[in-house]
Amino acid sequence: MASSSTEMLLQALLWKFPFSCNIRTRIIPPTLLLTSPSIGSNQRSSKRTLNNSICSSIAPITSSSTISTNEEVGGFVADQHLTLRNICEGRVPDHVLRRIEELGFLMPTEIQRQALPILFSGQDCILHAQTGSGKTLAYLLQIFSVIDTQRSSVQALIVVPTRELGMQVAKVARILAAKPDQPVAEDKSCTIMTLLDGGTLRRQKSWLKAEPPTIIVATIGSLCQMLEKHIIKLDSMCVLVIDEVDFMFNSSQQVSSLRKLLISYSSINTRQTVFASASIPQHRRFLYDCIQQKWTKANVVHIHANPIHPMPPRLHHRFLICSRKERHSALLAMLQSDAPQSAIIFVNEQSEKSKKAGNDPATNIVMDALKNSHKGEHEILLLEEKINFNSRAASFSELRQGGAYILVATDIAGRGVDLPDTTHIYNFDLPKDAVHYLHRAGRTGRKPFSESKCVVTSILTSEERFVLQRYENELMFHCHEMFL
Ligand SMILES: Nc1ncnc2c1ncn2[C@@H]1O[C@H](COP(=O)(O)OP(=O)(O)OP(=O)(O)O)[C@@H](O)[C@H]1O
Repeated sequence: MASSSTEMLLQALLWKFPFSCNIRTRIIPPTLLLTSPSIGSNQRSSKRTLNNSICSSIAPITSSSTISTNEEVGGFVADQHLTLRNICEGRVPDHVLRRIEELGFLMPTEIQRQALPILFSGQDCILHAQTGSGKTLAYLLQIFSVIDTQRSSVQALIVVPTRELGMQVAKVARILAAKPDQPVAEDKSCTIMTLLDGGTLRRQKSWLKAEPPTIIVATIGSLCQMLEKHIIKLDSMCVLVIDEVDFMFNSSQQVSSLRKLLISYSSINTRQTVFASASIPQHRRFLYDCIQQKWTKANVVHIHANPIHPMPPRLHHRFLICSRKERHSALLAMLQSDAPQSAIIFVNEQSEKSKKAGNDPATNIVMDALKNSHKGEHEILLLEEKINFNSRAASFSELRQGGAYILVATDIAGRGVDLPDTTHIYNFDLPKDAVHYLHRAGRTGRKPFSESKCVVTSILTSEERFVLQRYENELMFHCHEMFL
């Protein structure tokens, strides 16, 4: 058992920290055994010690029921030494397991280790874990464990906030679904369709009418267009995933459609609902809402991996103080001395006031400065909301070609985008809150088992220092001052 003083210390930290303030959490044993439900339970409880993995569930009104992963769910629980194959065998088709092994994914990440047994049990889940911790693979493996490719119907739906994230998730799903050595006629393969904002959707309409895909990856706007016109039917949907769930609920444009999808277009009784994000502020409240609003079943499980480290610990955070006029030269000097493999420079969206004043957007100014004065070999690309979808897609696919890049981006690139070669993040403008800091910083450090250091640098004026300090307190990290 965890000593009560250690447990109290952890609870105190969790209480202080708004992203993980569930005081009804349970400590999970470091070693969970793969075993039948009837054996090993005493052994497990005797091994319960302090661990940074917390899983909680909340029941309506009383919040009295708590489930932790040491309780066997779906017939087994996961051991820390188990491979992904050990956890998934018999549930996920073998060709999918072979694909993940070919990609080099042998061991599960912490969230996968904790979540997969619960997902396989069919329970609704909230996957709450660090950026870059492999939440996508966790929910995709669950989808592959339940879909029946012989049936011609939409069986899984993944809703994402941006086109870029949708393209990325669909790409991973297609990689996993591919059956390279399978004769085409022998087995119907899994079909994956994207319904993303910015597409014409004409091609998808005819496809949907001819033969529904097995999995749809969609942004909520495009999806609802199809649902309202009755072009898609969700009667056979057995898994619904909402990725970046806090973002979706915070977006005034997306929230009402999202609520409709959760309540009117499908039912909690016929689907498994999975929410995912690295940030679920006030997650107790969110759990309560999930049950009260009937977005999930009452036994929804909140799986919170590494709650006391909301960001990957190998990120090195620093800040540079300079005047606003000096920011461009400071950025260029840093790029010169850091010589990043690849980098993302985050710039805030132009304010209405600045637009009215006729100023150039900061993204353009930074792009010009880089194009004129940066001496490295990097491809310099721009990703922001207001450029057209084709240019956005072009930037995004170029990033994935493999060469070194510097991406100048607004927060549109802050959510979910997975560019594992990014070694440096620069906040040219300070993010507007701690959640934005967390997601921007989380665009680096995305190789779960790598030890290499990644750097997040914020450029600020001396007056802004206290704002960054607030983020440090909220997210519990330390930022070092740097000098040029
Ligand atoms: N078991 C694994 N072993 C090694 N790498 C993995 C494993 N699972 C996932 N990855 C890789 O980790 C990276 C991050 O995964 P993913 O994009 O799912 O993170 P995430 O948790 O969704 O992050 P975010 O919260 O930022 O969206 C990806 O490049 C993915 O291929």
